[in-house]
Amino acid sequence: MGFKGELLVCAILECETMEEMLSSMEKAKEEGADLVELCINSMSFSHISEVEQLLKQRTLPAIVSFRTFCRGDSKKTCLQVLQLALQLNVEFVEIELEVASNVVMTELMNKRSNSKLIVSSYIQGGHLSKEKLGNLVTCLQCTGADAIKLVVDVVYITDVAPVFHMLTHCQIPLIARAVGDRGLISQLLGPKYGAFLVSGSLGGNSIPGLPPLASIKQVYKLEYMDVDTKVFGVISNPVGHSKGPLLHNPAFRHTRYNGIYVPLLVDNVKEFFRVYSCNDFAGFSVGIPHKEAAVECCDEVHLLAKSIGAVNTIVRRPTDGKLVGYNTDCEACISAIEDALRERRITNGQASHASPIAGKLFVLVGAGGAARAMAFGAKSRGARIVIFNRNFGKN
Ligand SMILES: O=C1C[C@@](O)(C(=O)O)C[C@@H](O)[C@@H]1O
Repeated sequence: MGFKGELLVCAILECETMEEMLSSMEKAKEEGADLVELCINSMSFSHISEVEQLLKQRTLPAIVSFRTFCRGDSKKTCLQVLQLALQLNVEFVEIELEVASNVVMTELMNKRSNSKLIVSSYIQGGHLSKEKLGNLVTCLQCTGADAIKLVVDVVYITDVAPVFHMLTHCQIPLIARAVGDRGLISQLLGPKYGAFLVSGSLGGNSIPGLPPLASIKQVYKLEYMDVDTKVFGVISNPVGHSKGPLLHNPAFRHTRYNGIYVPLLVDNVKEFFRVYSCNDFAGFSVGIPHKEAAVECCDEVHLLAKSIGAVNTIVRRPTDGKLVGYNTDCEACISAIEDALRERRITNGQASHASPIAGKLFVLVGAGGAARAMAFGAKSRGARIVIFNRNFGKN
């Protein structure tokens, strides 16, 4: 198992017992993982022989990792585990940068046979500049590792951009992961920037920032992604509820369009568009609570959206990169209500071409961007409108 060719999908396994590790490995296999990361630091074992048994019984290629900060007994046990993994020729052995400089480990690294060595660094604390990350990557590369790994704790989705930059520019294979919900795109878009491996979580075992294995394989089909893949997504907060990825990704494939549609957990829309400004970020749906703020981010706004004061769709015009905002909520919602009323023959006694909403009392619960679109549409059809909202100010 190497670094070239097909994208590798890795299931991260953090289990307490050997039995759980082995059964999770089987599940990972069923869900389509190519390999597993066995986080040995998550296990409680009384003797190293238990780890030996696990490694010998593995049914998928593995990365053996042991994070020292997680455990008090750490450094000594860590060295024991990693030495063992190297002796047993486990496919990949991951060593933290601080441990890699340990004399014993350096000797072992030099004597390694079939295992590939990954030297890793875990970085806490949000925004990291390209320069800082670049220096760290240089340190990691200097260890003589076969591959390096960066796990970065991000605060905002915009903090993932330097990670993409590293993926593009790193000279040896790089595994990169941004931790937390706002880091999810590091895995979903990683292959566009050259990632050879993406990580996922097992079904029913969600880890923030990791896509479920099943969605990597069935929804996003990351194995088809390349440098030309256009990025689309739903900008929202929260975003996990959106059905957008389930709808758009199959449609892209059906029409043989090289695109991906991802959830974008955004805190500040303006900042998002400032950072992800290249033409490859081609189009966006806009959800709660950003529909009104997003108007200000557009270079041009369609007349209807301007009148409503909210956009739910933004297209980046390929010819000049300008952002053009639209509102499809208004017509979509109003015409769906009209269709339903007509189907049930609920009319207002007027001519059949008149809207069945005309003259009716239209009750809106909420006064956000989507509600604005519906109020506008209902009013334009001649309805009377009542708005219920938590505060009066927005009505
Ligand atoms: O309101 C919605 C739903 C949505 O935000 C979503 O969550 O997928 C996408 C928007 O375009 C649409 O207007």
